[in-house]
Amino acid sequence: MITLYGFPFSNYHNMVKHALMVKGLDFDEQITYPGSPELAAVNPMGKVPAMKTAQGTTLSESSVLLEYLEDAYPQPALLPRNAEDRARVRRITKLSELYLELSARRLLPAVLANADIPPATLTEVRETMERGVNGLKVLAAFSPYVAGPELSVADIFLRYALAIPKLVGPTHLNLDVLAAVPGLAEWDAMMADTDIARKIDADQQANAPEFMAYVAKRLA
Ligand SMILES: N[C@@H](CCC(=O)N[C@@H](CS)C(=O)NCC(=O)O)C(=O)O
Repeated sequence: MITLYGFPFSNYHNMVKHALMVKGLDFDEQITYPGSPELAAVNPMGKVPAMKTAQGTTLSESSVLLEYLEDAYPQPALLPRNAEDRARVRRITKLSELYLELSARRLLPAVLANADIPPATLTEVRETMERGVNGLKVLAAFSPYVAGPELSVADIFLRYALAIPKLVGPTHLNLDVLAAVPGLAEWDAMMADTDIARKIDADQQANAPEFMAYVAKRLA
């Protein structure tokens, strides 16, 4: 059986968990936090998520895990069949990670610690996120899914990539990503309205106290 290592408050963990659930795969969710020996044993980078495949291979990096799941368990498909459409999906996935998730994430340590953020950092992060917003405005189809009529890995990735932009955008950057991209808020509500998303969101809420205690310990 596949083992997924991570914790349900993590947006990256949840991307992979969501794909596992869409594909109907049995998996063992091992709750592990960065800094633990259990995680270090399966991911030398010490980040979540990590995975041990049913064959015993250990893997890390969410995008790698998502690609692995598609390769190993192609049905139900989360990538289209032809190369052009697959590349369009991957382009939106990459945009979501580089311009929205990773840029907003730069603010997270200061936001969690309630610390001041240098104005130059805020400007840099906002400018990068604006590129992502502009990219989504052009590339997202929302018909009804982000890359077209079928649910794809781009939908799953974007749903969880938006977590930190939603958190820090309005409060620190005067940037409401959901409002800035026509159709994004409706797509986001549609994505939340599935049994899988509800289960993942419920697990995330249930994990919040333990995650906050972990953060408090790390900051102490
Ligand atoms: N590039 C990694 C990012 C994963 C990531 O940032 N995970 C966070 C939790 S959401 C983490 O483990 N942070 C701990 C750390 O940076 O030490 C991936 O795609 O899996």
